[in-house]
Amino acid sequence: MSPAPPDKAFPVSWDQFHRDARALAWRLSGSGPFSAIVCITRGGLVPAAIISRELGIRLIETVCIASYHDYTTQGGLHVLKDVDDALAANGGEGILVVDDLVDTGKTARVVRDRLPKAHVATVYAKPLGRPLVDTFITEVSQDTWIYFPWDMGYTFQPPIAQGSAG
Ligand SMILES: O=P(O)(O)OC[C@H]1O[C@H](OP(=O)(O)OP(=O)(O)O)[C@H](O)[C@@H]1O
Ligand SMILES: Nc1nc2[nH]cnc2c(=O)[nH]1
Ligand SMILES: [Mg+2]
Repeated sequence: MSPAPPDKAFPVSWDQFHRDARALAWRLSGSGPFSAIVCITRGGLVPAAIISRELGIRLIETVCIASYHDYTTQGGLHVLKDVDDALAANGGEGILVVDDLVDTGKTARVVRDRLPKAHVATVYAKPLGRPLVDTFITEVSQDTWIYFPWDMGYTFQPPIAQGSAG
């Protein structure tokens, strides 16, 4: 049986995610310039598209990492596809690494080891992973699970008075 998911839920709508990713782009516009984005799939694909548009960065590379299975359970980290060697030259200087969030920091650590001079940015951060990112927008507590719009659908909500969970 999977362990219980974190206590608190932080659901994010498409509108809110777009606003937060754009705010991240604003903040990043004071750093750089960046020659390319390396996005950590899959979660980094959406913020990378928004940041790419805002900052005019058209060279996008992926590093494909999977670690969470059954949603809230982290297993071993699998690098399914590494960064192109040419982009990793010079330790990734001038490269912007983008992901949706940092939680324990294990995913970001793998990419930092590969690109030690890159600038790492996430939209959301939890305390354990925060030291691994250079720029983020919103911090949530470690016992919060962030629900992204691409993982959700519209469902009926029972009234609070009938005991719906927050
Ligand atoms: O800081 P950590 O504890 O390592 O967790 C953060 C990572 O977990 C999620 O990815 P996941 O492995 O679930 O894959 P996905 O992006 O394909 O959904 C998220 O998108 C981050 O990449
Ligand atoms: N969607 C989602 N994926 C994660 N991976 C690690 N932490 C989280 C989280 O809070 N939400
Ligand atoms: Mg991910």
